[in-house]
Amino acid sequence: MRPDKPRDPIAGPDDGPEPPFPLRLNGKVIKGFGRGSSELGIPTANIPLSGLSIGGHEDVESGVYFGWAGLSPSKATHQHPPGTESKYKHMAVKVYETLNAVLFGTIKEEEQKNSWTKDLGAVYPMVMSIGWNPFYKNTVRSVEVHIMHHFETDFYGSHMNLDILGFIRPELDYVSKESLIEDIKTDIDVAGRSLARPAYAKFIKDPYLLDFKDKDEVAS
Ligand SMILES: Cc1cc2nc3c(=O)[nH]c(=O)nc-3n(C[C@H](O)[C@H](O)[C@H](O)COP(=O)(O)O)c2cc1C
Ligand SMILES: Nc1ncnc2c1ncn2[C@@H]1O[C@H](COP(=O)(O)OP(=O)(O)O)[C@@H](O)[C@H]1O
Ligand SMILES: [Mg+2]
Repeated sequence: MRPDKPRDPIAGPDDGPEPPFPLRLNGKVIKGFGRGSSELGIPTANIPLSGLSIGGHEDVESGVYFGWAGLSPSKATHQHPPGTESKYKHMAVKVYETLNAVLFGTIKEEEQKNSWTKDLGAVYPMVMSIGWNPFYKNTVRSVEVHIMHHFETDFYGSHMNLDILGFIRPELDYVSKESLIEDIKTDIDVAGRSLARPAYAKFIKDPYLLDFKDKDEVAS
């Protein structure tokens, strides 16, 4: 159960990710148990557990992590660029203000929009869970990514590349669904603040995130 004390507002050292981070992981978005959107109101894009073994990360600790997600062009390019029309707008605006300063300098808004979406896919802030979902007592371990952006459609079959930059907390059981939801919302806030720091924001430019070559699962 959740310890009865306030949560840390930010995760990881300010001067950047410490080993084993950044941790790279990728895979095709597959179906889960269908609970994320319908029961929790927080969709999670699930990828196969084999994503962990491909990266040699089978032993990665279960828990909640934050970082950046690159989504293959199939559906991602049809969406608004990050920071617009998002229900996380307050958080996204904060993240992207910092990113503008760090990455784009004086670049104009229109140029920036193109640089996000082009034919390349797009990169988004994310918070994710790796583990057994103790609240639901799953018998399989899952890897699930909540992208901090509002999408009009789902994107099953897209390929997702992840740069995991830090650990937020262990997975917990909860007394109610509401308390699980509340903690995930706090995770989203913690992830936004954590990623807005320059030493974490700069990973948005990691070419790995938009490298979908040889990913035969990429949806057309
Ligand atoms: C940021 C984040 C934190 C989570 N933390 C927990 C947790 O502490 N305990 C738990 O049982 N499930 C946790 N979950 C997993 C949810 O229970 C899971 O996303 C939900 O069951 C949806 O599963 P589905 O994709 O199979 O539909 C977390 C999910 C996210 C995105
Ligand atoms: N912001 C988002 N983050 C993650 N997935 C999203 C988001 N918006 C829409 N989706 C879609 O919703 C699906 C996840 O919903 P969810 O209810 O968790 O179902 P499942 O159990 O099949 O994973 C993802 O696979 C993706 O296609
Ligand atoms: Mg899911």
